[in-house]
Amino acid sequence: MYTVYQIGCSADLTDILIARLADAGFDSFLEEEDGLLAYGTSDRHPEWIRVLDELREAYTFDYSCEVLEEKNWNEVWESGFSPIRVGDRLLIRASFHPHDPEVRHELVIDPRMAFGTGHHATTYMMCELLMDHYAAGGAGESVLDYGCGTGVLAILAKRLGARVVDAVDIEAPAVENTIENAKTNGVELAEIVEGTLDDVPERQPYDLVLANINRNVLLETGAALKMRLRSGGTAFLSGILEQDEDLIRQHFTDLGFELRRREAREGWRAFEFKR
Ligand SMILES: C[S@@+](CC[C@H](N)C(=O)[O-])C[C@H]1O[C@@H](n2cnc3c(N)ncnc32)[C@H](O)[C@@H]1O
Repeated sequence: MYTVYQIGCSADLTDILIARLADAGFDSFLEEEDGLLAYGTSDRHPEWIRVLDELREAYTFDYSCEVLEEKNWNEVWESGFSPIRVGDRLLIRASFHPHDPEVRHELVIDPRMAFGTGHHATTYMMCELLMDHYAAGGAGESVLDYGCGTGVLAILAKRLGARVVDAVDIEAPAVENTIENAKTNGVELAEIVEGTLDDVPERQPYDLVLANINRNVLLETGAALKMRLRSGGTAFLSGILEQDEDLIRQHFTDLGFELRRREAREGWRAFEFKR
């Protein structure tokens, strides 16, 4: 069972609230004209209320909630999910959308309860960075998708030429969904791990780490992420709000990373760092 929290807020608040509520563990979001819907499992309802009430001390919004049968979930996302083009090279669509023969890369992602369809600015920028990286002949034999959600980035990396791709997510529904989406797209991921970075089996350091997570996880695990990346390897980071940009940039620079590229979209940021 899920509880859906209908949040009425101004458009400039939605990204901030999504970031803060995602940090707190809410499962998914749908943006609406006059605010957003936030979904959290009903067994944590008192916690969600506490989080929302704390946020209301800092931001102006109102909310109401209703319990949603888990079986209704698919109807919710199917009604809100249209195919998305990332530049002119990539189309991300669900299995119930028609195939587009015109586009160079097509991914089929049925997101269920996981994050990552390309609609969100962070996923969009990560896809662009990935495509540019491989198009420019960047090293990307071995890849880790850290915070894989639907697995969209792991699947895209594999499609673009990566040989070994591992994926990890702390949420069980994301891991299940990554397995499902990899199968749908006919790609084989090496390890799909439920847990944190510490749970990813040690192997040769990766050429490329993709981390579209959030500010706190990036700050807490930046040093560990560095250990998983080979010297000269590339890290793409996102899940970073515009107001956290300097903090993240400074943190990774202090860890010895070199900033190579910065992307901005709809109040969100993505970075390419070289180790
Ligand atoms: C913003 S979504 C990104 C999903 C997908 N990679 C994309 O680019 O659209 C972040 C994902 O990170 C996961 N996550 C959050 N904290 C994590 C942690 N400490 N370790 C692993 N995964 C984590 C969340 O469950 C969520 O699926």
